[in-house]
Amino acid sequence: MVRLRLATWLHASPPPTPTSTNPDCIKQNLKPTPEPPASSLEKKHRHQKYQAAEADTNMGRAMPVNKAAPTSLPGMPPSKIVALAQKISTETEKVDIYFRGKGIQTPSFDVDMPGDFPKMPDEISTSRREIIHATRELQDLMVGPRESVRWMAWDFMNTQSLQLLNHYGIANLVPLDGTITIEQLQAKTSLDPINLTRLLRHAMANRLFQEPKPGVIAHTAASKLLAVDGDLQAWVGFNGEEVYPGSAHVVDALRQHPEATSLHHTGFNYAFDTVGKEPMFVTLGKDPRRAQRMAKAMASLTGGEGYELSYLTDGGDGCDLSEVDARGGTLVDLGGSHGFACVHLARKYRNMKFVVQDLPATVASAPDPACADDAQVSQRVRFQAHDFFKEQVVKGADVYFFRWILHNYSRPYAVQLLRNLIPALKPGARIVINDHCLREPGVENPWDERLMRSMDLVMMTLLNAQEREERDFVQLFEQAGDGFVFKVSFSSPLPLSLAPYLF
Ligand SMILES: C[S@@+](CC[C@H](N)C(=O)[O-])C[C@H]1O[C@@H](n2cnc3c(N)ncnc32)[C@H](O)[C@@H]1O
Repeated sequence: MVRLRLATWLHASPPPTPTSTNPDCIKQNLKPTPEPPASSLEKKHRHQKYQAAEADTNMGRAMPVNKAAPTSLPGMPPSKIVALAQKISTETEKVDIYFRGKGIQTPSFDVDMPGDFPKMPDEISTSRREIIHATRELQDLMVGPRESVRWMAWDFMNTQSLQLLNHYGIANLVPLDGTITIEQLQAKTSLDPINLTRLLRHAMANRLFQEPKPGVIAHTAASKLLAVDGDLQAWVGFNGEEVYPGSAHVVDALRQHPEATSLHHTGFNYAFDTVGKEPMFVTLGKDPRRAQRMAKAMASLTGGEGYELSYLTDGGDGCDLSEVDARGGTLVDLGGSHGFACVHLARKYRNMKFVVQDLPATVASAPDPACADDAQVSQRVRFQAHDFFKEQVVKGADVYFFRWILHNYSRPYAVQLLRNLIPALKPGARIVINDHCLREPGVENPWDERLMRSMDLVMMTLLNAQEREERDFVQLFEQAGDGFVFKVSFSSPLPLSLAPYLF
């Protein structure tokens, strides 16, 4: 049997002591220094100390800082990596002081910790983001270019262990406030013990589940969420079982259809054998279990930070509908699902009327009344089955609203959606688009940038669709017809905001 050994500087075994015969030393071009003889007990102790320090970092506890260590050479500004480390330290202290002042527990993945950060004042949220960005950058710099690329190619393994554990419902089989042995756990699933163990141990590297004693499994705060949050389960299921297979087939789709505009020739179509037959929405719509999972996954996404409906009403002057409200005008929400956006708007605008249009099956399952706790709102929100690829049937409305719709379609389809409105438009009618809006590369903070660029690729995988920049939106309208006037675009000052566009 051959034992393979990975480069030790990337994982939690003791760092190599450079000696002239040590292969790690040769690989890393370290200058060998004579190694003092160490007893096996000393070596074991050194290893344990290293692991303890690693564990301290992992569990979010403070590690002792060597105060005496110089952070820059005299007369020279600190290097990039030291500047990042200093920023992390400064901003972390601000968050820590805030937490202590409020009596909030220091962040950790302990099973009893809440799944989300508490709502914090803007300046503390800013500190949190700074820490996230700086730690990521420092990590990247420390890992280095070659190793970054090497292991980026394995990112999908995180999806794999997550998807499989979620598929087999393992989180629900682990007690929420106790432990279970792997044998007991295995008896509850059809996974064999070896596969169950290797999946769990991979997931543990991502802080999902923990093994307090060998062979004994318990939850972390993250794995517990997979047991108690149905929408998060659906999010993992949808991404693991619909997007992930589709993603593996994008190369087939692009090789056969490099123009990448058709809803029937996507990675998803290749993965699920529906090439040239039907778009993803139709495939999922035929299977209530998959359709419901996608709906719940979307609820999980849009329930997250930055996607709050409040941005629609409190996000700036651009989406102020007071004037429409004053004359009791009408808003049509195309692809409005179960009407939650209209209900939110109707709570603020008490005179407007709302028409929520969607496919018949969605309309049939919409809540009735639309708003359980406000009859005045329910009276003004009505549902209507309407295919937005057909001519608009509500003529002369004041506002036509697309929320999370245009990004589902490549340019030919998106232009068609706008053209279908033209016969219904009265002078002065507004079209409001609420979608991601990509900015120039590097303008967005790194967290948002990665999310939005990933969302862009998800849209490509499933629907040959895309996220757009402001000029892309403008071009859609230019192609759809004359007479559209671009009025204003705005985004919320907070991250992850959706940017409504008003035409
Ligand atoms: C991504 S969801 C957006 C839902 C909602 N606007 C929101 O803000 O969450 C897309 C919606 O478009 C609907 N849809 C898909 N094809 C449609 C069509 N041809 N006509 C009308 N609605 C459609 C779907 O049923 C779904 O509710």
